[in-house]
Amino acid sequence: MESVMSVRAAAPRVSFRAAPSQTHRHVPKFPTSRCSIFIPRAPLAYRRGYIRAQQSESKDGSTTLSPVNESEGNALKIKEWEVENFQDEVAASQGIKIRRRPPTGPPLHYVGPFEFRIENEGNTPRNILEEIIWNKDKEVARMKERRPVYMLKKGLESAPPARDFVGALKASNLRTGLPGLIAEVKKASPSRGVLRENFDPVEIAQAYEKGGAACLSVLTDEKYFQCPLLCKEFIVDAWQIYYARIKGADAVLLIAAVLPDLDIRYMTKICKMLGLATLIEVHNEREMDRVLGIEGVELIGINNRDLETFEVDISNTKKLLEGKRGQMIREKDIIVVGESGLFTPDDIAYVQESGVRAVSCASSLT
Ligand SMILES: O=P(O)(O)OC[C@@H](O)[C@@H](O)c1c[nH]c2ccccc12
Repeated sequence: MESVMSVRAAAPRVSFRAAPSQTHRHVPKFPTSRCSIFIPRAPLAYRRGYIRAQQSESKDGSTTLSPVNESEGNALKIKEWEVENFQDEVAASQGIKIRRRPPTGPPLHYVGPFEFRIENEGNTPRNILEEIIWNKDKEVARMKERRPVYMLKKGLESAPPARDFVGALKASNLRTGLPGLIAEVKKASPSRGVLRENFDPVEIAQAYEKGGAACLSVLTDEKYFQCPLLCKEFIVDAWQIYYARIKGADAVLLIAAVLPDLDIRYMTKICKMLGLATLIEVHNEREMDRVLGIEGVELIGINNRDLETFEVDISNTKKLLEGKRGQMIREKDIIVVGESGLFTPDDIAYVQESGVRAVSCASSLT
């Protein structure tokens, strides 16, 4: 693997396979005054992987690389930086405040407009969600280097077949007249710390199942159970979707506060191809409207917890299901999942009256 990455000529091919989310996409031309050149994401993925491969190799000192000459390296870094600026602008135009990675500031030899050269502030995450996403970006980059997507694809055949996540929720809702329960196996949370000492995920999952959960959700992977399984992760890259599938997930979570529309569209397509359901999570009107504008959405989660501030307010579910939005959801037969902060039967009744047909609970079950 390392040696493959180090062969310069092979780099484009390697990273094309490693980063499908950033290759086969159509990126619309976006009007921007700050970025004069338009560079699609595919070359970025290639450059990222390529530059990273070189750096890690040289640290090991184990392999000799054909070095990129300095000016070529600088040009790549400058383009990469420009594309990152551009991507942040696209996201910001959709109301997304979360930046995918820390702003790096212009590279040393950058000779562009002055405002770019002084713009290197904000290198600390602005909130907990941003911090999580920045860490996730690094973690996924490391994992992708070890196991690029083409390797994961080989594992797809031996993965247990995907179960019908949406179907299980609908069936449970019909059978009981109550929202279908997605019971979440969660050891700890950033807001509440460790929820359960002596954490045995398998035992907990089996207890949830016996207790009548329609589906399970896990904040880790590698678990196989009877109920359809939601992989609750901070997904920033399609690589994670393949990984979740080969580990036995039947559904994945996509967070609208993190992912621009194009990513959601693209990742939803990959999920369909792999037989995975997508639970698309929103927490305000703007995100809900974006998601309602995306074709083929079956499952929307309304998070009552603002992931940027941790504030929980279950009236959020009601607010987002009122009026036209609720009507559209009913017309499209979208299943809405009420997420977070649901503790009492009254809480469940309240969100059910607001229109949810499923709920996701962790804290109240532990
Ligand atoms: O522990 P609670 O309040 O019952 O919440 C469960 C679940 O909704 C929450 O864990 C969650 C909702 N959206 C997320 C996104 C990522 C991680 C976790 C979550």
